Amino acid sequence: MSIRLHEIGKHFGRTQALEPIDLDIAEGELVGLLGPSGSGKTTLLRIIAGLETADNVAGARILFGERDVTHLHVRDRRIGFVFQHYALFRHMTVFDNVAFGLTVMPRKSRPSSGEIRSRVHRLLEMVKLEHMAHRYPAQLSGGQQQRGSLARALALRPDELLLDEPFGALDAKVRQELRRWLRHLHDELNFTSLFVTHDQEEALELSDRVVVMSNGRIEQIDTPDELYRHPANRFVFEFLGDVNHLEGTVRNGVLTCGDARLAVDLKDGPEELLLRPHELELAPSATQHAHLPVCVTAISPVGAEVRVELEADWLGEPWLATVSHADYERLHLTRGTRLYAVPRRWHRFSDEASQLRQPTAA
Ligand SMILES: Nc1ncnc2c1ncn2[C@@H]1O[C@H](COP(=O)(O)OP(=O)(O)OP(=O)(O)O)[C@@H](O)[C@H]1O
Repeated sequence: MSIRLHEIGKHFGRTQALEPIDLDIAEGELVGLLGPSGSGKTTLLRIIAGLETADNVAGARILFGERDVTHLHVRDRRIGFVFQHYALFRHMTVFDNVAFGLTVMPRKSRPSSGEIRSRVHRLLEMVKLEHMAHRYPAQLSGGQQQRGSLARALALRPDELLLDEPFGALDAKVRQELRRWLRHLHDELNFTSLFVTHDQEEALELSDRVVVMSNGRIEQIDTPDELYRHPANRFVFEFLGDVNHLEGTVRNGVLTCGDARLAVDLKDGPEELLLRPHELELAPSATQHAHLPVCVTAISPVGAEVRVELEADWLGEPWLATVSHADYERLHLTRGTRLYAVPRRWHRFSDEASQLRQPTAA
């Protein structure tokens, strides 16, 4: 079922938590709500769930498919949700937790106890907890508890699944596993899912589309690829990954900052350029267009790439470069190595318009 929001806003007293927003989520889509703390993600999710009411303005509408649910109680919206505050009931076994929603259904729509049992077993199989059906939540790991919460949410066969920081409290490796598992489950069962996260990597890896929010506003809605390649503004660019800043003054096509120089095809005046860590090369000497002397202050060789922290007198904050293991060895990088940063490209945001530039020769 699709989810459509029209003019949904929210005030808490005088605080505007959400500016009126429109949002269309297609049937079967997996959409991530991404933004810093306080940007309004949870408020939006709670309004869709029916746990919070939107500002009562004439045009405010929430539609699930063709069904107008704007004024429906949470119970009647028929959605599944996994919220941190709705963890598994501690005094019930995993089986009873998953069965709970079915056992409290009104008698005329409630499945028979045999049907409930087989449905719960199927769900537990799906979330790989079939051998733990008789355990209590306290006897499960955090990841197993989250899978149990998901099974409970899915028991009522919702068309929409809402998840608020579903993997928030788990360690990095378990998060990774659960992410992949949720993606597969979503594709297999084909419900429409909306999840809240403040973790960029999680949003980009898991979502068909990501809604980037800040200050109660939607900054951009796009596929992960489009967001990364074509950020709508500086906020989105900075929020989606590590960024190095180069501030200086341009004169005659050269940006100068202390003893650093970079050839740029920009007008004279003050400028700030933004550079991603993987867009920086490290070289033993300066080039014709870039003279950016730096000193290595920290190295982290864990993972597919080597993260190198760089400092210089002309830098207000350290830079981060990511280089291949081959380059790391070729350049004999250690703390204290002095060398040059050579940007492959840089970005610049002016008048809220996105610009991507390749460096120019001087
Ligand atoms: N019940 C409430 N009463 C008053 N203000 C609230 C209430 N709930 C949220 N807010 C405010 O609304 C704004 C948005 O909060 P919300 O919880 O939606 O943000 P969030 O993006 O989910 O943040 P986080 O990632 O920290 O959970 C914040 O400024 C918050 O302080």
